[in-house]
Amino acid sequence: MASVYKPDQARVPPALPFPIPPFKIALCQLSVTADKERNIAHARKAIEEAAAKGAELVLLPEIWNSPYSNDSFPVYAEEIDAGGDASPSTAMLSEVARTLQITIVGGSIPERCGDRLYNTCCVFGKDGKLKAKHRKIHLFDIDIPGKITFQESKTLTAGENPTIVDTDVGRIGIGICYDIRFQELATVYASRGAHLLCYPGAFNMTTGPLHWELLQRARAADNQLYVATCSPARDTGSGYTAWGHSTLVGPFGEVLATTDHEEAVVISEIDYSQMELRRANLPLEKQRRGDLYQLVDVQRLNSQSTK
Ligand SMILES: O=C(O)CCC(=O)C(=O)O
Repeated sequence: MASVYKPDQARVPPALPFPIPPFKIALCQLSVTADKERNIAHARKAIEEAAAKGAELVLLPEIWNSPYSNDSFPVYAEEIDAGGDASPSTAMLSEVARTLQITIVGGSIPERCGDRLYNTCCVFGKDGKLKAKHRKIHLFDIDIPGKITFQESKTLTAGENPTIVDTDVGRIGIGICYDIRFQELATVYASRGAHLLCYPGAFNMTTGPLHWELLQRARAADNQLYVATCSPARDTGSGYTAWGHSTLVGPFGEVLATTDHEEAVVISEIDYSQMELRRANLPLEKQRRGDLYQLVDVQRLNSQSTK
């Protein structure tokens, strides 16, 4: 008989899976050019700089190996699953994670799989192994006349799975840019025990000033966890002008570190005991009215009903 899904049980705040001492995170806000080889070498240098400054977790921007455009995605796309020469960008990330013994949330790159393209984030552990792959779930299709129009769905296919991964630096939920607008995804990650949400992103000059920080702080305050974002640096000469402002937000909704739009390696500390403190100060989980509204984690529901 199919088991009964009980969303409220899923929302009991989970214990940390293992004690994780405070550690440093680096947000590498990279300049991105049309030269893929240069972009890969440049990202490697920034990761090395971050590790030299003590970072144990490095986050890269959305689409850091290619210009952000529908014309470029098919040209720069790599077959991540084939590895090696088929994916020089992820081969570099794997090698540098292993050599420097750090966890890397590798921003995103255009991925080719069969005849489809995805906007994909790869997470590498300290051993250099690929721990998770997130394909952007919500494609960036917007039209604000006279301001910004973009249709990722012209070239890209949406991913089908939320991605949450246990690493040496905590349980991390992954979203890519537009994914941050969908609070249910963040709440599902929180219900599964995430400590940190990482969103590589490239907001723009219209939505960036109003929404970028607002959305990060909302996701962090609602779910009482850490949120980290990483953008490309701004290049006003390129077809897509990124907002920049890579940021780390704490579990009280507070901005812990940020930058403006230039290239930067932002270093800050994450201390998960702050999450426990904030959850004790404001016990939202215990106060939630499951009798009036409930979160449904569809993936978990489906996996329970096939047991
Ligand atoms: O949501 C936005 O305003 C920007 C999203 C975006 O740039 C993206 O998903 O690539």
